[in-house]
Amino acid sequence: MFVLGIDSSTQSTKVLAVDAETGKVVAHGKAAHPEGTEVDPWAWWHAGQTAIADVLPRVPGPVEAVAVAGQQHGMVAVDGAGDPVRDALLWNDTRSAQQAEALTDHHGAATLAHRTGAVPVASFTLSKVAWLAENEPRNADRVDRVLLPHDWVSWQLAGRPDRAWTDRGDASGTGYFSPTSGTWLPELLAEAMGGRQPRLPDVVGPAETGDRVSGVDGLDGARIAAGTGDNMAGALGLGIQPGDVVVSLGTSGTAFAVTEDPCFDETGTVAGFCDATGRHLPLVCTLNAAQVLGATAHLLGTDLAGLDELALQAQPGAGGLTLLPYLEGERTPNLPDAAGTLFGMRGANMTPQNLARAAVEGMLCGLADGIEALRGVGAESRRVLLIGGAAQSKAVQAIAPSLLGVDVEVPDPAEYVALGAAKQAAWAAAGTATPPEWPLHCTRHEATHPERGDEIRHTYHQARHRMYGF
Ligand SMILES: Nc1ncnc2c1ncn2[C@@H]1O[C@H](COP(=O)(O)OP(=O)(O)O)[C@@H](O)[C@H]1O
Ligand SMILES: O=C(CO)[C@@H](O)[C@H](O)COP(=O)(O)O
Repeated sequence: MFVLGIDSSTQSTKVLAVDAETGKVVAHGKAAHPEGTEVDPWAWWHAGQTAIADVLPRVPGPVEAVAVAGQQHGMVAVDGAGDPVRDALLWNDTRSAQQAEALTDHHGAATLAHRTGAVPVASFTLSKVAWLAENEPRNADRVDRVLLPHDWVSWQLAGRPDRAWTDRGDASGTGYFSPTSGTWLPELLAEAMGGRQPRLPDVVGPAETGDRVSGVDGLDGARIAAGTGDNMAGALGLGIQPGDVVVSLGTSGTAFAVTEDPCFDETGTVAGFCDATGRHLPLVCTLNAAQVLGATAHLLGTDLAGLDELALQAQPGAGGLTLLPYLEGERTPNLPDAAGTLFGMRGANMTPQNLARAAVEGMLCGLADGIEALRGVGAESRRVLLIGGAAQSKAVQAIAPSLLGVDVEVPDPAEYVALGAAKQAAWAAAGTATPPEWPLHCTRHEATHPERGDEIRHTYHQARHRMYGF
């Protein structure tokens, strides 16, 4: 039996065709998304259609089921005819920072953390709908339903029936869902939207089928599973268990773990999301990960391999250069209007090698803080797994263990979010109590000098304190 896993992430759609018995990938395809933090949702559907059409002819048998994982939080507001009322605002669009702050002031951080699992920041759908109501009331009046990016793509696969659906993992990133009861909090959505009450998708269970594919050549009739957020799918693809922490370095940097019980962090550092198996997924997210490396390579007139080479020629600590890498503003710490800052420049240390290393170290410092915050809510890190595009960086693989202070496992290169979606599709088709178990092979990188990592993090914290006072 073959299944498709779709990852509709920030930069692209990736599609994997997988043998459901063995977990072996038999074909893969990819199509790019437009740049920017405001995107026409149709672009994701067109990228999905392109990647699916590319993959299907190479699948050696019929596809029984498909699932979509998507970038979390994005606001896809659609009208009664099923068309977006405006471009979607993505998770990394910071214009709704003021609305997030106002919602937190109004309800109280502790109340929201316990009610919704998280203290909202600009990324959350709740802040974005509040921005829409305040700034574009005519568009807000036209909203019939609010979907997330993965719900939107699943809904297109089904031919846009009256019923749309989502799962508790992605729903838990909206800011109007209770991770404890597993139900929507429509009153929070209505209040944020000035009394308007859009329809919400049904929340289907981890192994349930949302609908069947309709109107896609070669795929019609296949089951469409619940789908989920990309981080939840990454966790499922890797099959992580309590004690494992995943660090994902894509457009976002995330650190997350699975727990049996919900987590609440009144400081807002850790978001208490749900996972894709019926458990919970405390998560810390930064806005600045792989693209910090891309931007630094560009500045140095090299490519990503060249950046790796340079960074590995420098000593730990980058000769005293420290980068606060908040190039796109930042979410954790919550500094939506921040820019990047380079500290410690001296005539002697201003070398391409040190700058390259400072970029890698600065990016990883945010994730090291994330792992520590996860420990603070009870999610231990006995093993750290590194995934996402920038996990393939040789410099990241070499520097991460000591900087994070723990041995790091790098799974063999694969699209683990799309693989998690494929696993969810296989689970829905099999109807078993637990998801299928597929083999995972990792390479271990040891933390040889964790004390050097502590020093680098200390310098990073000092730089942040000088700049932002905390
Ligand atoms: N070897 C590498 N070193 C550093 N960055 C890389 C490498 N390979 C890919 N990337 C970066 O990874 C990012 C894509 O990662 P991905 O996890 O697919 O992102 P997303 O899921 O956010 O779309 C791109 O910014 C790309 O430049
Ligand atoms: O907002 C979050 C997590 O809360 C991000 O992790 C998005 O889910 C986007 O992920 P990538 O496209 O970077 O994988």
